[in-house]
This record gives sequence, C-alpha cells and structure tokens, in this order.
Amino acid sequence: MNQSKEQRILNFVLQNAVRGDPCSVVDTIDKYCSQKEWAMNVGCEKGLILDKTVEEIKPSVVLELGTYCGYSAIRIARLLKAGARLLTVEFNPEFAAIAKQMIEFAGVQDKVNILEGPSEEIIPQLKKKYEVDTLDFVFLDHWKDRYSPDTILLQECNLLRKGSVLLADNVICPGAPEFLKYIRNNPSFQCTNYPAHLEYMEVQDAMEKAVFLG
Ligand SMILES: O=C(NC/C=C/[C@H]1O[C@@H](n2cnc3c(NCCO)ncnc32)[C@H](O)[C@@H]1O)c1cc(-c2ccc(F)cc2)cc(O)c1O
Ligand SMILES: [Mg+2]
Repeated sequence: MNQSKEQRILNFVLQNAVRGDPCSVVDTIDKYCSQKEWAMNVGCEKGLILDKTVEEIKPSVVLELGTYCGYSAIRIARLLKAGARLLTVEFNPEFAAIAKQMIEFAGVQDKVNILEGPSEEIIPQLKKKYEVDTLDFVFLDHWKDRYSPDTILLQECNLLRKGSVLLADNVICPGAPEFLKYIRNNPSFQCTNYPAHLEYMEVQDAMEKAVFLG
C-alpha cells in the first residue's frame, strides 16, 4: 500500500532534520512542502504571526484545534516557558500518529499532549479530565466551519477568561466567513486581522486574533 503524503513528510523530516531541534523540524517541513508536496501547515509567514502571538502572551495553557502533522504544535511548544503545556486535538488517528512521531523527533513531547478525538467531545472534558482551569491561548486550524461552534463551546464550558486569546488560521483562504461574522459582531471579543499569504503560495490569506473581554 503506497505511503500517504503525511508519511512522506514525516520520513523526509526523520532523514533530513536534526533530532531534538524543533526549528530544524519546522524548517525541514517547510522545505518539503514548498519544494515537493504542498500541505496545510500554517507555514513560515503565518508561523511568524503565531510565534509573535505566543511570545506576547507567554501562555501557561494552550489549546490547538487540528494537529495535522504537528507543525504548529512544534512551533508553539518550542516557545513555551518551563512548566507550560500545549493540548492539541486531532481526530484522524493516522495524522495523530504522524504528529506524535514528529513532536517526539523535535524533542518537545514533554510540553505537548495530543488529545485524539473530535474537538466537540474533547473540549467539554478539558476541565475534569485534563485538569484545565482556563485557557490562555487557543489556536484554531481545524475544519473552518467548526471555528465558531467550538468558540461558543469554549465559552459554554467556561474555558475562557478575561484576556484569553484566540488565533484563527485561514480566515480568507479557504475562509471562515461564519466565524468572522460571529466573532467580529460579538462585544465580548476584541478582534485584529493579520493579512498574510496562504502557506507556500502567492495567494491572499489572513489570521484573525480575538481577545476575550470576559
Ligand atoms: O482545511 C484546512 N484545514 C483543516 C484542518 C484539518 C485538520 O484538523 C483535523 N480536524 C478537523 N476537524 C477536527 C475536529 N473537530 C471538528 C470535526 O468534528 N476535531 C479534531 N480534529 C479535527 C483534521 O483531521 C486535520 O488534521 C486548511 C486548508 C487549506 C487550504 C487552502 C487552499 C487550498 F486550495 C486548499 C487547502 C489551508 C489551511 O491552512 C488549512 O488549515
Ligand atoms: Mg490552516
């Protein structure tokens, strides 16, 4: 049975990146996906926006929705302070297995917990099962039509506090129109748009930051 694209990306990393060096893993994935096979990693341009957001917040507890191959989980985890943790949610077992190996190769596994399952089931378990009080930072990068229902669910589960920051990928391409409509018309959120390019392409995209005002 021939390999999946995600398996090919992992193999390229295992053969070309430096074990224990998260930056080399991120750069190697970007190299493969810009030169050989496109894949839906947040990429280096939008990755810098992600980096700056994490560095600004200095979060203790981060939630990521949509792990995929682990690219953004590694980007986030490499910037976390001692004791801080990333919970990343992925419901495709093949992608979760790839991401686990990618995260371990990068050496950030002690900061990352991959929660296998659909976000709508995992989010209501975060407080009791995963001992979360509130989330400092949430990165949304899963199915685009799930951004707003999951944002509502996070609020219903009391997982956001005054100052919690959401950052959503792809609000232009593929687009998350329902999410933008919801979040920009909601007085409980202060929104900022960050225009960028779609990963590895000269196509317009953007990220949306939304700070919860409580
Ligand atoms: O579609 C995009 N991302 C989706 C990510 C999905 C990943 O997240 C996982 N996932 C999805 N929903 C859930 C869920 N909960 C919801 C369901 O229960 N719970 C847990 N895990 C979930 C999937 O298993 C994948 O691992 C995208 C597309 C383009 C793109 C742009 C231009 C093009 F031409 C083509 C593509 C660019 C991007 O940056 C993109 O992020
Ligand atoms: Mg994305």
